[in-house]
Amino acid sequence: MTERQLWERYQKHLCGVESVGLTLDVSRMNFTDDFLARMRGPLDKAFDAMEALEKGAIANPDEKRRVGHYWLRAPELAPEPALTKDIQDTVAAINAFAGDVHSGRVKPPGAARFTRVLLVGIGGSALGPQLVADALGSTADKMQVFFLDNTDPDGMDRVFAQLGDSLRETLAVVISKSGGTKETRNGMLEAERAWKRQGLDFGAHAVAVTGEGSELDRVAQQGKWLRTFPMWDWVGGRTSVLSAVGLLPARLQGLDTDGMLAGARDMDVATRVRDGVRNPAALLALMWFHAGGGRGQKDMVILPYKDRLLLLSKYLQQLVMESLGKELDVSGAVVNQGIAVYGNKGSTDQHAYVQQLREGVNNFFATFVEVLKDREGESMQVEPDITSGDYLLGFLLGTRRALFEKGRESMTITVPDVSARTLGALIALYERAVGLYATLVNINAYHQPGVEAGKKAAGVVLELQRKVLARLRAEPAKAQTAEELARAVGAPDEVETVFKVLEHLAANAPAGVRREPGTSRFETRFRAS
Ligand SMILES: O=P(O)(O)OC[C@H]1O[C@](O)(CO)[C@@H](O)[C@@H]1O
Repeated sequence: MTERQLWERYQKHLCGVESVGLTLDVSRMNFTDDFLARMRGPLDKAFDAMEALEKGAIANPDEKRRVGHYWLRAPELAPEPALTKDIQDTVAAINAFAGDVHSGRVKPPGAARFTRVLLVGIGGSALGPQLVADALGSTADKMQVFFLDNTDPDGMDRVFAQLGDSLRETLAVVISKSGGTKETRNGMLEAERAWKRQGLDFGAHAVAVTGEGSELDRVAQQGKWLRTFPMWDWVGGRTSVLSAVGLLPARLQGLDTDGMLAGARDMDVATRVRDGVRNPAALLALMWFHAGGGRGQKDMVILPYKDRLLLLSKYLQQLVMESLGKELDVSGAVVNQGIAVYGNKGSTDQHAYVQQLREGVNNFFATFVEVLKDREGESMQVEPDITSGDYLLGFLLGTRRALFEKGRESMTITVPDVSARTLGALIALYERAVGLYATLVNINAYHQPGVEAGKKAAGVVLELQRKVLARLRAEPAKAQTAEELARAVGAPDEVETVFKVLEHLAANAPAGVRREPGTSRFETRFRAS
């Protein structure tokens, strides 16, 4: 295609959402008009399913749950007045609580006010808040937010080191919808110990965001925590950033949570339009279907040319892959669906993997995110009439062209800035696109059975560890190999896991396990020390 022909294609297919100033350019995706025509029927079905979902249908059949994240920014759409009230009351409670924290009306026992937040959560209970905090944060924020989002002791120590002796003015926000996620439970216990070590009462410095009656809810009640905020079963973890999960930490940080809700609300209006080319979420879903043949045959590379959107790909990895990466479709057929997501930011990534994108295996489609506003205030000229921001755009367009010349497809989302409204709109755009695409490929986007398998397997490993430790302590003078110990605990076939557990225990002195070299690595003997 000539540049002139591409300009025509660009104009023909550019999809815009005036209310948030967003456009979606799919001109570098090599779909045909015939494809759009062929998809009209399946897309209508997706629109029907989405309308039923928003009206309160059981759209998550495997867990027999409604799917209500759209109601979070349009409470009047909730199917019952009580839900509308719950949503509105929770937003009001969040805003009031954050105001009380900022004013010092809610304060820690040992300081004039809370100045920091330590968020403890994982997956959707951390990724959304992390994206929001990073994208919208600035030195002007009312509170600094830190995250424990993994059960990595060293990772926690790094955060505690950053917090230092400011725990007395730090508010812990523990987030877990289920209230039982072990990584979050571990982070909470480690945080509690850190506060106790400084002679501080953890409960007087803690709030919870969790499901009513959950284990975490019980812990918060028993520990007389400051507050709990609700998570409802009709909001999935990966679509919870506009519930208390994301709104509470963002409001405490001092961010424009109303703007996020408004941007999402406006995008939702645009993505209800039953038109595959004028509805940006429908167009995205169609492009994903086209690129990967409805089978996820091409990876989704997320390339925002904006530092503030660095975490967008991490956020979308969960939203897209935990929603679409499913073994079975809704009929029970094995489909092994999904779309892999990766990327960081441009132009940085041009110096990392864009080489492969241009010349290597053509197993992807790129999504550029272009932000028109370069910065607050003036830019210097790095060359006559050229600024750093001009270079950023130049590299985006240059990379887009370099890929297209080699038959590599891309889309470009253009937004005016990285504001709360824009971020809310982007989040809503992808939530809707995932939901529409899921119907196109006939899967339930709203459960995550595969994660349970990993959690169960982890439980087996820890149970083995308990048995092995008991055995070693029962015979402290005896040094035994992994084989011997696996047999002794009645799990001879689990010898590899026993070996891995022993290696880890021996590497961490406090566990009280010592290794004695054997004739080979696998003949190493272990004993209680
Ligand atoms: O908020 P919870 O219940 O601790 O779950 C954390 C995350 O774990 C998952 O349940 C599984 O990965 C996610 O869907 C969720 O966001």
